[in-house]
Amino acid sequence: MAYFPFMIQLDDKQCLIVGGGAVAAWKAAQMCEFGACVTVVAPEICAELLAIADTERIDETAGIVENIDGNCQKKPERIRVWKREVTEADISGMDVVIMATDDAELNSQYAELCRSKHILVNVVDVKKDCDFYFPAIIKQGEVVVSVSTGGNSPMLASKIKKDIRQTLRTDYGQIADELGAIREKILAEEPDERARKRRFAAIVEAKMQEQRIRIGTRGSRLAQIQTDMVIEQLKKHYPDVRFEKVIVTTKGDKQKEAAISSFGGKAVFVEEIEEALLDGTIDLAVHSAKDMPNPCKKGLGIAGVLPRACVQDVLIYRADTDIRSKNTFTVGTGSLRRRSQIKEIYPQAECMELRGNVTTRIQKLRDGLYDAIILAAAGIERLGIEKEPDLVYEYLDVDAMLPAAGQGIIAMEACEGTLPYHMAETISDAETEGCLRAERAVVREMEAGCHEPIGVYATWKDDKTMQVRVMNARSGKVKREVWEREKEDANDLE
Ligand SMILES: C[C@@]1(CC(=O)O)c2cc3[nH]c(cc4nc(cc5[nH]c(cc(n2)[C@H]1CCC(=O)O)[C@@](C)(CC(=O)O)[C@@H]5CCC(=O)O)C(CC(=O)O)=C4CCC(=O)O)c(CCC(=O)O)c3CC(=O)O
Ligand SMILES: NC(=O)C1=CN([C@@H]2O[C@H](COP(=O)(O)OP(=O)(O)OC[C@H]3O[C@@H](n4cnc5c(N)ncnc54)[C@H](O)[C@@H]3O)[C@@H](O)[C@H]2O)C=CC1
Repeated sequence: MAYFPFMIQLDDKQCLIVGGGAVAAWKAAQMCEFGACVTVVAPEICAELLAIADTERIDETAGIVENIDGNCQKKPERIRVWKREVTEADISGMDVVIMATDDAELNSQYAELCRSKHILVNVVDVKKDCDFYFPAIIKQGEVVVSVSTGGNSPMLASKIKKDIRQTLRTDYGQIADELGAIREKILAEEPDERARKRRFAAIVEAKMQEQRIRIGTRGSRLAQIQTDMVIEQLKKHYPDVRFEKVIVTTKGDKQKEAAISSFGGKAVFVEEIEEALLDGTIDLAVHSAKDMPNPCKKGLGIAGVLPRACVQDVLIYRADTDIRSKNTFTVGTGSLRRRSQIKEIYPQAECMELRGNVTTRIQKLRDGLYDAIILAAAGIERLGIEKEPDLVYEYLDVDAMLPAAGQGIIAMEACEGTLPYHMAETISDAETEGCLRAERAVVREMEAGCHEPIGVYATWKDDKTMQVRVMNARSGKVKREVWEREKEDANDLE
């Protein structure tokens, strides 16, 4: 018999997940997304689960971790991880239990116990012990599509979901929100049911016809904040247009551990987004300008930029480590540009590979994997983590630590000549655009690839001339120059 898809409110439910492997992590992520209060119990907690409870630290001695995750876009997600074996007491007070351990006997024993207490239970690897199955889900705000095959083929469920997603508009969540508010009004105003129905039909149709611009971005918190900044500016100029955020997962986001240079340079963060622009699944893309390939893919261009933020790099270390008293100290950074320059500022620095988004990097520093790390000031300031009390922030002088071309600049990319391109042009900051043009032109002239020890920083000397500082450490030695360029020299933003 097919399973009935009840849509259940989870955000007031207590959910226990027993097991800490990849399956548990996936189930936890799914339930957190729907606001559930999740408790995980397992002696071994895998990295994916730790990443979900991003801001959280395992306290080995007490065996308990609490996390109020501030890393969520809407409301705070709550997840609590207990690093130990499950006990029967854990299920008391639970509304839903998921058994995801590799111990079949334990799974079915707890399933039985839950059933005797009328707690809904799912055993991830025994269909007959499940009161409910997890469906494959597409979620857009409060619009949810779910697919089940009655447990016959989870992989088919996943495939059907992907097929549906391909043809689905991405703004139904937003439309539903807007219609929800209008519906309340009409229900209160219009006593006649048939008239109400007609009005609803007309409004749904009108909403579906409205102009919308889909803005593609990476899923990291910083990428989303930057996209929100762009949307805020666009809305000021185009109040009647609907701007939607579309998250694009890039190869760089998926391969979290390997050194960036080992799998294709920084283009890995942008490739899929550029493809989405070209195949029309998004209309505009928001990037950190310094991550962008130079030049852009054919047919695409940087249509505009937001005003530049702080361009400096920051050396960050724990307040309890006195890096200067050490003979050597380790610095986490993947960038050859930073490596060559920090060695000049601090000869005792020893650089080590460091990957991950900003929050992960800071966590690695706090966990003691490095004595210090280097991050861009613009990123930590946009995330609002530039004043953590347990950390010291040493802003490095730009002449000693020359930034990467485009550092501190948020760029909007689109297909040339399209409406979204012109919209981005309209809100672009001319001064910043001039700097980015000059910096990108210089990088092209130097024929610099994406993973090279090169820094480029342009400033306006007067309204015609630009001064471009260049740091080049290709030879193994840091060489610095200052170039002067006329504004007219600069090509269009490529
Ligand atoms: C019964 C159910 C119970 C439950 O977990 O609730 C269950 C059970 C099992 N899954 C197994 C394996 C796989 N599961 C997936 C993927 C998903 N599994 C999901 C749900 C469900 N899985 C429930 C039924 C759903 C339905 O009604 O069809 C999805 C839809 C939702 C989610 O997990 O959130 C999610 C897709 C999410 C998405 O894409 O969005 C893949 C594919 C992959 O990993 O790419 C594989 C490998 C390929 C394969 O086997 O098909 C095994 C064998 C384990 C082994 O071999 O040891 C069992 C145990 C058994 O069948 O007995
Ligand atoms: N439903 C689904 O979609 C799928 C289900 N599976 C099945 O799910 C099960 C779990 O898979 P993985 O996450 O890869 O498992 P895993 O083998 O990586 O992890 C098992 C986890 O169970 C924990 N555990 C063991 N004994 C425990 C106890 N007494 N109390 C609390 N926790 C305990 C371990 O600490 C570990 O975290 C496997 O049996 C697998 O066959 C596998 C693929 C998909």
